[in-house]
Amino acid sequence: MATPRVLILRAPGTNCDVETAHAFEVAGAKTVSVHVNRLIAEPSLGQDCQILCFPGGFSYGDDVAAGRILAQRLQVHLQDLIAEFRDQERLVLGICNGFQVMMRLGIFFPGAELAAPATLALNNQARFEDRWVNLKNVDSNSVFLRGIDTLFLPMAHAEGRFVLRDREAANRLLEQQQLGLRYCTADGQTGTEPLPFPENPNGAEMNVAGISDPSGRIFGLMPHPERHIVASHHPFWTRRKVQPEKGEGLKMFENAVEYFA
Ligand SMILES: NC(=O)CC[C@H](N)C(=O)O
Repeated sequence: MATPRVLILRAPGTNCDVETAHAFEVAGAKTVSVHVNRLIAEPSLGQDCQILCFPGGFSYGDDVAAGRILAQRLQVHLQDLIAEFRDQERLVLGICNGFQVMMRLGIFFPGAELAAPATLALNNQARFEDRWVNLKNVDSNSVFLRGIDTLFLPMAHAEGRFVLRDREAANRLLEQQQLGLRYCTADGQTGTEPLPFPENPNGAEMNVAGISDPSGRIFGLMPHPERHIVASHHPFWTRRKVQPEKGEGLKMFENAVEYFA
């Protein structure tokens, strides 16, 4: 099996890069963690990587809007490298702040950069929310969600409310299976109407927690799969009679590695 190399892109304020690299390594990938300034000076550092990952955190202090400044820097200085990952058979993953960066980049909606069909806004309750959530795969085209039905992961963000431009945008994204990861109840129920808090922790439209591009190779989500890699990451692990072999988030990273098998 070919071992993929993952480029973990750091910026000032990133704080989930080490855990995310660890998750990829446990799944069998090789990782290289690079600061955005270094990548701008030497874009070729990304060329022998098959996976690009934007980890979570508070890049540039969430100034202007979460993810905005890093996305702007990437747009100005690293457009060609991003396009290589987007257009070739490579994978891109964004977690939380990384998802926000990708959303600002417009990478999920090719051809619609000037009128994005969706965005991420301030949580309904207008504050940072930190809790475990249930998630359901609803017809997703995402490579990262292959074989996954439900997930139990922590979320921790202030700007994660998924908002759609209009009904037409929603229909198009649904048709292309781009709105695949949804907040759900503990027994796996979800739907198009937002679930009440705390099942839907931020008021996201259609309960959307993660989306992909039309190809399914590019995926971003607000919850943190890298924080549930081993069974003892589960908040109730001491009370469970049988310990599962792995944490629920690991499968997403394993899927990425298997894609290159
Ligand atoms: N955990 C994170 O990546 C946080 C994302 C971002 N800083 C927010 O609060 O919305």
